[in-house]
Amino acid sequence: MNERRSESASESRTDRLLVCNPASGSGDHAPDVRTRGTKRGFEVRETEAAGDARRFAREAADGDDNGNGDTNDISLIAVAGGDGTVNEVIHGLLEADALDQVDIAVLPTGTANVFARTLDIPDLDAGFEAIDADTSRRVDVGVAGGRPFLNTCLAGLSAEANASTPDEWKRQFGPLAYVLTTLRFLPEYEGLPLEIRFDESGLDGDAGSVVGTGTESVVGSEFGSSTDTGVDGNADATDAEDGGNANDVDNANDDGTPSTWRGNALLVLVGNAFRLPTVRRRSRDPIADGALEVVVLERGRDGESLAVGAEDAPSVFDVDRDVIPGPITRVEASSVSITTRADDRGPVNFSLDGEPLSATDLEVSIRERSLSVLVGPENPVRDQ
Ligand SMILES: Nc1ncnc2c1ncn2[C@@H]1O[C@H](COP(=O)(O)OP(=O)(O)OP(=O)(O)O)[C@@H](O)[C@H]1O
Repeated sequence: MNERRSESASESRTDRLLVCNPASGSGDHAPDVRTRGTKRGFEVRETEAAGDARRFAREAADGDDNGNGDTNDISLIAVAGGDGTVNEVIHGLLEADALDQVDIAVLPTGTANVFARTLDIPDLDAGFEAIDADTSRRVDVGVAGGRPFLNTCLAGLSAEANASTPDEWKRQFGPLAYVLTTLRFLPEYEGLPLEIRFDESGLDGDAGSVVGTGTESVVGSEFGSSTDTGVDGNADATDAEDGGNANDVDNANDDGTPSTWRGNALLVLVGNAFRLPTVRRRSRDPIADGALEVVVLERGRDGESLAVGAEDAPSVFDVDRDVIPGPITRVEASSVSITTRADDRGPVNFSLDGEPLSATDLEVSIRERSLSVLVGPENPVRDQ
């Protein structure tokens, strides 16, 4: 155990801050978090509204009590909250240009707690155990429009659903609340006319492979064919001008991977630490591989284009044909540009780890292994 971090509670500590969102998750954790945090020498600050966690982290990282901008005052920030609160804290650190100067500990008291699970920290006890064990590792930070994300940058159905999931539902149903909202939105969701450009440079050899186009299609095989995805290396942008009911993927790279996708997206998921499971390939270490995984789920097409290969397909989603998700495009990239193709150029709603962001053009990149986080022990107590 790190001696510096096992000092007694009675000692005054200025290098440990615990940011607690008392409203996250079930909303009943704050007293317990405060007691256990104080015992470990943390200064505990509770948020009162959105934006507070970001400000607390920025102020702590600025550490400017002595007026010289020195960021060494704080060495550890623990975050008691869900993915949104963790995101805010990272945002504050990014603003203070102190991403690589502070360790982050996650105390999962939110609803989904996706990032905590990725770190093998399933609950509050495990979070405090990780603090006591003091084992850290470096992870990638995604940056979208100058803002950070650890799990995902989403656009489309899930972004809309995330923003609209009532707190009451989160308290009542937990992570299922997001699924319920998504299902509620699905029937009337019309999709987003987008152009998405991928840059695969800088990735190692087996990255950048594509699933969901041509013969490699996952969903296409379920639907019998994916030959209508427009992947022919000569894709014509005008195909997608018909109301967004067709997509194109331009093959611009030597290895045949697309550099541009155009179409009407049901969902765009840019995954950093979070990756969809795959049967073909598993990322080396998604949390620190310097890569983003982009998954584009095309909105089901109506009329003749959906009919291609779909007639005999099993009804896996058991919903109206008009909203059956179409083919999936799946690419690993080092950076991504997402641009609206809507006539009015109105901004697109994105969701960064559940936090909303509106943008017409969004540049997404990754800062490899730029953040140090405390991780769960190899043999968590909960398993014994
Ligand atoms: N005191 C507060 N009262 C109400 N809302 C708050 C408060 N402090 C922070 N918030 C906001 O609460 C929102 C939700 O927080 P958070 O994402 O951490 O929890 P969650 O939604 O329950 O969990 P998850 O994102 O893991 O599903 C954030 O957008 C945050 O800005």
